[in-house]
Amino acid sequence: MLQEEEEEVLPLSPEGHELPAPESSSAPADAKPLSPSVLPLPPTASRMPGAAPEATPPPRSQAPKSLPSTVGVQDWAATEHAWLGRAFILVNSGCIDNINHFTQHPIRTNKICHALKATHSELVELEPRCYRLAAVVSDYDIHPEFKHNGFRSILLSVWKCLRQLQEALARCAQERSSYFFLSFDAVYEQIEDFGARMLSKFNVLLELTLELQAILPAREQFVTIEGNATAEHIFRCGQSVDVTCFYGARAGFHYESGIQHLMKAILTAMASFSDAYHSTEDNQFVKGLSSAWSAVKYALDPEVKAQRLVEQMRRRNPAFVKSFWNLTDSTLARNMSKIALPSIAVNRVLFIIGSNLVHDIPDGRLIISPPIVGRLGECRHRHGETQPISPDYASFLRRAYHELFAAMDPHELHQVGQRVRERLRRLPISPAEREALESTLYQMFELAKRQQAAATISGAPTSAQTASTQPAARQDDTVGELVQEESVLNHDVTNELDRRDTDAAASQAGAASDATAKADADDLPALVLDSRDVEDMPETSPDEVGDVAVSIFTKAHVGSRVPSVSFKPPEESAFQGIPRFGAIQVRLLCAKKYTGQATPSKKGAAKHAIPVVEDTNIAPAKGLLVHFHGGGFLSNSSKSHEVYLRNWARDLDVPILSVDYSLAPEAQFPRAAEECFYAYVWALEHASLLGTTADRVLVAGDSAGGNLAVSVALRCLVEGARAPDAIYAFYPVLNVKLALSSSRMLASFDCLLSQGVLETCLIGYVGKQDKSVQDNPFLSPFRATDSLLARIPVTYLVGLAMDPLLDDTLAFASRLKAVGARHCVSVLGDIPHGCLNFKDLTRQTKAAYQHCLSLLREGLEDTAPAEKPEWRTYRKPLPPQPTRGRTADRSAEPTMVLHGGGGNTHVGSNSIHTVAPPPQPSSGK
Ligand SMILES: CCCCCCCC/C=C\CCCCCCCC(=O)O[C@H]1CC[C@@]2(C)C(=CC[C@H]3[C@@H]4CC[C@H]([C@H](C)CCCC(C)C)[C@@]4(C)CC[C@@H]32)C1
Repeated sequence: MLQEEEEEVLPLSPEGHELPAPESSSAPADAKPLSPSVLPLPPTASRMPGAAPEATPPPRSQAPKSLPSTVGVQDWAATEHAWLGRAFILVNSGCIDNINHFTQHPIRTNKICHALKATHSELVELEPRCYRLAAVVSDYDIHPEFKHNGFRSILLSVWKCLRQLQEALARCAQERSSYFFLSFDAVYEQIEDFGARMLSKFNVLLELTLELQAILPAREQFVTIEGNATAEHIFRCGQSVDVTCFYGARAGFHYESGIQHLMKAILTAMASFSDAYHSTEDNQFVKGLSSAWSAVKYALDPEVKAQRLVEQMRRRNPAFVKSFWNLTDSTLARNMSKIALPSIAVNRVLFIIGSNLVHDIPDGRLIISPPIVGRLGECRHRHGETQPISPDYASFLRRAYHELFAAMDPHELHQVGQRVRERLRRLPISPAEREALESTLYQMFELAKRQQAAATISGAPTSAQTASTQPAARQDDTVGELVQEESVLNHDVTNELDRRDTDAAASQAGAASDATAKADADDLPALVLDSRDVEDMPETSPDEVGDVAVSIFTKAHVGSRVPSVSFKPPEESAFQGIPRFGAIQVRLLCAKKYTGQATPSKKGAAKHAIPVVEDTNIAPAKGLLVHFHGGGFLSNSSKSHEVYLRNWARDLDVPILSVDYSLAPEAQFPRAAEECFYAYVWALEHASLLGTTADRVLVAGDSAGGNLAVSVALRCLVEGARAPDAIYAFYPVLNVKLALSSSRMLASFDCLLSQGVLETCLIGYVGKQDKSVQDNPFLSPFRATDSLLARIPVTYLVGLAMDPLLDDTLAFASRLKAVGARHCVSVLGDIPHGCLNFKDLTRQTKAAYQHCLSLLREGLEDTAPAEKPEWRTYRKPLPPQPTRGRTADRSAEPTMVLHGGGGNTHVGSNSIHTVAPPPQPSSGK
């Protein structure tokens, strides 16, 4: 039984280790592999031509000394990659066969012959390079039975290219003798693209990859670029290689066919968006029209599109990347998603107003302060000058905040206000800081007052009142306030909170608080410096920086601001305001209305009134899922990720709280990480408002969100907060550093995460911060210390074989293994980064969704395998699919899941065993 299953667990090798029959029904009957011995050599093709195919930056090294200039089938047979060797033989013979034919039967144009010869010379160069790599790939597996690493993925990509080349060669062989060689142009283009052009780039990339392999110690994934001459060289070459051939008609060649169309569509959209973005046209309508026209133009001419894209990616412009990716948040996309996505009972944006959280832990209480908005150390005054912020500033602000919100009643608030003001007078700070603080305090004071008044009316306890029932917490207990927000599309949420403040004050505080308010305002004249209404304040306009800086309770989520497809470049970012506290935007998604959940106020109440707690018949859920969306830290939102969140809410039947953390580059690290942590603790403390008992709490995120999920868990360990019961990181980035890895080499032809885009995200999120920040475990969990990682809760990692970030997953899994932390890592094939966002589009992405879902279930129900030590490998069955008479595409089949054991046991390779997958409750599989 074990043996049988072991056989099932194949590494990510392509279909049957052979090039499959060409997909086209016109496949030649004689497209059988030819034996190398019967291959005639073309007259022009030497086995090792010296000429480089194109002027590309990296110098081509000589053939490896240890290798013969040709690689025979028997050489390949000794490696695990015999299938790649066979592909080379097949393509090589197809190439030679066609060359021979066209040499003997010249046709009116010899361009196809040129293409074939060029292809052949690329092939003979590429084969030994691949062979060299194939001989060492297994050194980089994180486990002998878990055959995944970036080097393997590169070889697989070569194979995918060869497969499509072979298809063209076979078609050519079949049709070349026909009088009407109708598909001549198509065949020629296919040979030219996959052969002459792509193989030549693969030659360059393989050469760079081999250089990388030479400096990468076995079993390691990363090499830091800085300070390593070879790595720097590889990196620079990677930047300058002309990769246009990967972004044109053949974009996404390494994915399954359904995904290829999608990638091409996204790239067309990106190219035309780029045109519109950089156009000087003012009229939005004309801009829209010209963009639609360029989309048509690019769809018809993929070559021009590719050039445009490569040029755009090289610019490394975070604002552009952000604007384009944020199209998913556009009104159009939102409306479309509203129609297409399943409906759920609760889908609501909430704001958590930052205040000190009191978090009960077994050893006592923990006070978690809200993240500070804006960068410490720098203050841009509204009159323009920039000056440093004194360290006293933040501590004063925190303390004042804490005191004001702990006040029990208007009288006490009044007294606290005076005390704070007195302290401020004595504080040795600059006039600009003083001015900002005074204004900030004024707003805090106003808010605290409204909170008290609103609580008096609604009967809900204020933070201070809550505290009064718990004397021990009296000092610090201020409950983060929850503000319900609209569900109206295209509602600008930026000023939601401010409006809510005004509305709530007007409608709820009413006359009862008016007198107090007046008295307080009179008593605190020094705090009233800038009481201008903040409602219509643009968030990132440079001119308004001063104003933005002093408005403490505007929404913290400053990133995603492209409410409609306006094609307008965002204003230059100027979010360098004076540190302040900000409200954190979150979205609550539930399939049901659980009892005790905070729901919108009753009909007729002010729109932004404080939500009420409702009784329904549905008992609170036991679990809670706190989610962080991806988007390269620059873009996207909980809304754009509803594509799968709504399904999760239904399929998992737990409330999901998705955090709309602040986005880069306006808010750089550590803002997002801090906000996520704060929102997580807030959710624990207010679980009942979310409709859950929070018996089991999971954190999950995809991509950049996966990074934040792990970061939150690590911060829990460091701060002593209750750690989540399980962590889920789907294709995460875990080493946010300018570092090379084998899978990052895939960025050269990745449609979504090209090298330029990865660098852009890095620049956007980390910016010019001190280098030491790169080793911060909250930024790069991969860099956390052993002792910290050893305490991490069970971690589920899902990587993608063709993803440039695959090594982030593998390297982290390998560290978890080394410290004996329980984890589960799986690698899915053939689908692009961000696959959860494309979950309904293809069979493979659906399967990926199902796989992630089953892992989440395992965590929620606590059915993770308990045996220790255990490395569990099994393959998840894919859902049945119709093959429509064609060879089933099995290339994505090998999905392996590896579970790592817990405790301090070091897991050795001899403890490997295979077991059947655990029974999955109604997962639909
Ligand atoms: C040799 C290379 C060396 C490189 C060294 C650099 C190393 C740098 C290391 C770390 C830096 C940080 C890396 C950050 C990683 C980011 C991970 C990360 O978060 O990735 C996400 C990025 C956004 C995105 C791609 C995604 C998922 C879904 C995608 C969206 C689906 C549809 C969306 C279209 C725009 C819709 C168009 C609709 C319109 C109406 C036509 C689309 C494509 C937007 C983008 C997202 C995954």
